[in-house]
This record gives sequence, C-alpha cells and structure tokens, in this order.
Amino acid sequence: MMTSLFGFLRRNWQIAVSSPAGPPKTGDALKFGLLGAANIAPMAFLTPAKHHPEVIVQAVAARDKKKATDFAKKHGIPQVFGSYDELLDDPSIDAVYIPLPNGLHFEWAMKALAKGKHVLVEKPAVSNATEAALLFRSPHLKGPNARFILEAFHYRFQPSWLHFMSLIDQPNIAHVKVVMNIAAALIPKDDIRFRYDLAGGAMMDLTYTMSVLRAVYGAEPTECTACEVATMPPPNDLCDYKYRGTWRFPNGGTGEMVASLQSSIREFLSPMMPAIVTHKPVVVADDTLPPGQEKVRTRTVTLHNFTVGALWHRIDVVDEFEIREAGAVVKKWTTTEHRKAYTLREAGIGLPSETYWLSYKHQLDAFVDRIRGRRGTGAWIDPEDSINQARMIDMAYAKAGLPLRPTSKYAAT
Ligand SMILES: NC(=O)C1=CN([C@@H]2O[C@H](COP(=O)(O)OP(=O)(O)OC[C@H]3O[C@@H](n4cnc5c(N)ncnc54)[C@H](OP(=O)(O)O)[C@@H]3O)[C@@H](O)[C@H]2O)C=CC1
Ligand SMILES: O=C1OC[C@@H](O)[C@H](O)[C@H]1O
Repeated sequence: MMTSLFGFLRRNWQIAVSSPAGPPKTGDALKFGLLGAANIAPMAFLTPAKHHPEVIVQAVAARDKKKATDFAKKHGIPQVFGSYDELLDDPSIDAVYIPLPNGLHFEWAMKALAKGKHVLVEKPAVSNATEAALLFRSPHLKGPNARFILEAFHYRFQPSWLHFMSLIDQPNIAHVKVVMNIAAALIPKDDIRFRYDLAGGAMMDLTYTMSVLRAVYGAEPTECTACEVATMPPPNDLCDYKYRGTWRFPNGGTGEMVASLQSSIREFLSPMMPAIVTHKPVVVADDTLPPGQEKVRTRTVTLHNFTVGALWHRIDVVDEFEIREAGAVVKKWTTTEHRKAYTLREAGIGLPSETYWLSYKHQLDAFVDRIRGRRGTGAWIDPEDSINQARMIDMAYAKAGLPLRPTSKYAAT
C-alpha cells in the first residue's frame, strides 16, 4: 500500500512538476514544427519531444508572430514563424504537429503532406468522412517517398491500454461501455469545442469513446442504434455538449458511449473514464472436472482512466465461473484481479520506458519509429482506421439528427 502511494506521488510529481532532464539529441534527429501555439502543445508534444533523443522542436508558427515569439521563448524553441504557410515552406522541417481546431486539421495536414512533411495531427483528424477519404488516401502517403500521418489517439499507445487489450477476447465480446466526462469548469463556453464552423461538438472532441469501441471490438459498427445529444444554446446550437449512444457490432455485440464536456466535478471524477468490456460466457478447459461437467467463464475487464493512464489507472479482471452439469449450475464463484501497467515491461512488452512518460510520449515514439522504419511496440493507427473513425462519427451525428461537421473549403481546391 505504502509502495503504491509512494509510486503514485513520485510519478505524478515527475509528470506535473519536474520531469527528469531529457537525453541528448542524436545527430540525425528529426526537426519538428508546431502549427499553432496551442494549449495542448506543451503536454502532448513539447514534453514528450524533450524526452525523445530523435526529436528536436525546431519551430513554432502562430497566426500572430508575437504570440509565436512569446511561446518560443517560454519553451526554448529556436525558430519562429508568423504564419503556418511560412513554417511549411521551410525545407529543413521534417515533420509537423497540428493541434489546431478540428475544422482546420484537414487543410493544414493536406498542405503539410504536399510540402513533404510527416504529420502528427490531433484528434479528430478531420471534420467528416469526406475529408477523411481525401486526407488519408492522399497520394503523398504512398510510394517510395511516402510520408506518414498519425491521428493523435494517444491513449492507444500507453502500456495500460496495451495490457488491457491483451486481456480481451475479441470474438466473444458481448458489450462494451465507455464513459468520458470533462468538468464544465475546465471548458469555457466560447471554446473552439463549441464552434460548429471549426467542427466542434462533444462527439468530435470526446470522440475517444467511439475510437475505444472500434479498437476493443477490432471491427466497425454495423449500426448506430440510438444517439441522444444535448446541444449548446444559440448561436452554438449545432454543437452537442454531451451525448449518449448505442451501437451494434458484427459479432452481435453492442456498444455504449456516454460523454460530456459540461459535467459536474463529481461526474468528472466518478467513474473515472472507464472502458468496461463484458464477454459472452465461454466454456474453458478444466482437466480436473468429472465427465459430464463443464466450466463456464464470463469475464468482465474494466480499464479505469483509459485516456491518461500514467497519472493513475487500474485494470479489473472479474471472472464469474460456473460448473454446469446436464444444463444446471452446480457451483459458481467469482474471482477478481487488479492489474496495472505503468511501463511497457509491465504490459509484457520488452522495450524500455519510464513511469512518468505520458501516453503522448509513447505516441511520439510510435510516430518516430514509423518514420525510421522500426516496429516499436507495434501500436499504430493506420489511414483506413482514421477513415473508419470519421465514418462512425458521421453515423452518430446522422442518428442524433445534427448535421455532419462542415467540410473544409480547402477540399474543393
Ligand atoms: N490529445 C489530447 O489529449 C488533446 C487534444 N486536443 C485537440 O487539440 C486541438 C487543439 O486543442 P486546444 O489546444 O485545446 O486548442 P486551443 O484553443 O489552444 O487552440 C489551438 C490553436 O488553434 C489556433 N487557431 C487557428 N485558428 C483559430 C480560430 N479561428 N480560433 C481559435 N483558434 C484558432 C490557435 O493558433 P495560433 O497560436 O496560431 O493563434 C490556437 O493556438 C483540438 O483538435 C483538440 O481536439 C486538445 C486537448 C487535449
Ligand atoms: O483528452 C481530452 O480531454 C479533454 C478534451 O476537451 C480534449 O480535447 C481531449 O482530447
């Protein structure tokens, strides 16, 4: 108990207050540019970059050069641009991180690919499936000089997620429920998340729930069976601030998503962003049983705090067993196990990692590994995955009776 409390305090101190110095950069480190002095950039990109020997944050661009200059000074970034185009025109930049409002991702990702940059683009990568097909089937992603693009679903790269997934029996999933609540106090009412013209909405911003359902099933939903939303007051009434929806998957299983950008603090903390996977009952081998008896297991696996597991997470594996004979239950019992995986080794992957690495560092590792032709942990989100993700979001908006998020005018150019 004391050991885990000490681990929790040490890890969170290193994450939030003082992370160890980064390693020296290699001679062939990739030069990254940052499009937009975004709020999320320090946590999701600058700190991971500091801890990556092959990543140099070379430049930042903002619409206002003074803002870019102040941001660069604060974060020790050597080069500053007063427009995103100027940064993309710099041939020394190998890759870009795009943390712009959702509705601008498509345009700047397309432009970056055309300028020969690799692209790490925030989630959701596009406004709708039309944009997704254009971006993720871009000719720049093919051929001998292909560039890489990654939609920043950071949660998929962290050890806790990888370990959780290793406990799932995909063909036998019966139901998956995902909850994600963000406290209203954290999101101002005039935030980009509530601007329809910038492809806002809770199903866009908290689209993690749909991504989790797809990843856990390893399949695409066949139908959105229900989707209810609550929308912002005018003029932002095309933007949902909370949603609840259900889905059907090809194996007959169901999915449930519940999320809010305007929750109470109580909802925000409890339950803490769980992904709950209930399996169908399956017969498991047991040599000790007499003839005529069979052992049936119904497993539920819950990952608490699926998004940023480095802060804290817990994986609960609850197995309900029954011994059945001639159709009757002759014995039943339940076992419960709590697991954790703060490092890749704890997730059963033999690669080095640190407990204070956030999901974003694991994501940056995967991005650089792809560019360098290394396998890494194997975790990746390929272009078709991102297209299917956009399709699922469109299905949800259609079911909710809200318009799809608008396609960028840049798509017509
Ligand atoms: N992976 C994660 O955990 C998270 C991901 N995100 C994603 O990152 C993206 C950015 O989110 P966040 O950092 O909170 O956003 P911000 O509110 O900080 O906006 C990001 C940038 O958008 C630029 N921008 C360009 N055009 C506009 C415009 N018309 N109105 C407002 N801003 C504009 C600004 O750039 P400039 O500096 O040039 O003015 C600003 O710095 C979103 O896609 C969001 O979904 C957000 C939070 C967490
Ligand atoms: O992880 C997140 O949590 C809060 C959201 O508003 C944000 O955009 C998202 O990526």
